[in-house]
Amino acid sequence: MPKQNSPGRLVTAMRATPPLVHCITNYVAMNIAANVLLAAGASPAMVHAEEEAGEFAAIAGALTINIGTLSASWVKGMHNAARSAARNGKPWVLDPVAHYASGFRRETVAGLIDLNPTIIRGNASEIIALGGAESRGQGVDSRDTVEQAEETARDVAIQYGAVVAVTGAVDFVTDGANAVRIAGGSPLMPQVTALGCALTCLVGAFAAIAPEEPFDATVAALASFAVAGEKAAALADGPGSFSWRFLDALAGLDGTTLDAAARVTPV
Ligand SMILES: Nc1ncnc2c1ncn2[C@@H]1O[C@H](COP(=O)(O)OP(=O)(O)OP(=O)(O)O)[C@@H](O)[C@H]1O
Ligand SMILES: Cc1ncsc1CCO
Ligand SMILES: [Mg+2]
Repeated sequence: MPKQNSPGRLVTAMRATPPLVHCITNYVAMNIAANVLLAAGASPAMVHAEEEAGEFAAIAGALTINIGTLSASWVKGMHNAARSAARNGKPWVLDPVAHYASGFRRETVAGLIDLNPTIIRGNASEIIALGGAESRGQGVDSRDTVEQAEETARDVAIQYGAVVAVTGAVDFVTDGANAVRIAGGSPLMPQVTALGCALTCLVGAFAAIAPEEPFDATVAALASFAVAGEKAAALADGPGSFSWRFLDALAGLDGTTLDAAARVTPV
């Protein structure tokens, strides 16, 4: 029997009942994110138009919003979708890509945070900047360590009543009261564009499986990436072969394997 809070039980549940995940993500990420969800056993749908995003969020198991490639019309779609998710009791995940890089991004993230994301997932520079401090992020790439972002992550979790996940060499997840670190993955992961964006969509898939357990859902997604990333890196020659090996490793992951291989440590 898996432990009550084992990440593997959520992997098993996802493969038994594939959730529909509404992803508003960027042009760079759409393909890899959809393939990541299919590999994990979920049904992705990339739907951003303001005319339909609200309606679609109501029928999905969870919503994810990523501000990577923004426009005014997309922001309206994001607001319609987040409001609809809240109205319909669906969890939603925010990925504040490079929100420190322009006024448009800063305003957009401020507006979305007011709509109460269930989970916020970002790299270290993005989470440090969410706390109001100066980050060293360069465009969409982090230039800070996860360790430097941990205290801010706790503050942000408490301030916004959300689970906060900071990703990097060793990931950190907190809801303000509890926290874990997740080891694994590979330095090849930030060499493949939009893997973080794809992870945000996978967090949404697990949140659809366990809407009452956003902390455990987030840990299950990050642990899946850590274990699949480590496995793919063992045979990869570089970012190109890592990318397809990673999809294969994710597709081959089952609950038992994840529970045996995941390195999740309470902090
Ligand atoms: N140095 C590293 N070693 C191991 N795993 C890593 C490393 N850097 C990132 N990862 C893993 O890569 C995945 C994506 O996290 P990352 O922090 O790179 O996201 P991101 O910066 O938002 O990416 P992107 O914006 O390109 O989508 C996570 O699973 C994370 O654990
Ligand atoms: C490269 C890039 N530019 C905008 S979004 C994105 C994907 C990684 O965040
Ligand atoms: Mg990112």
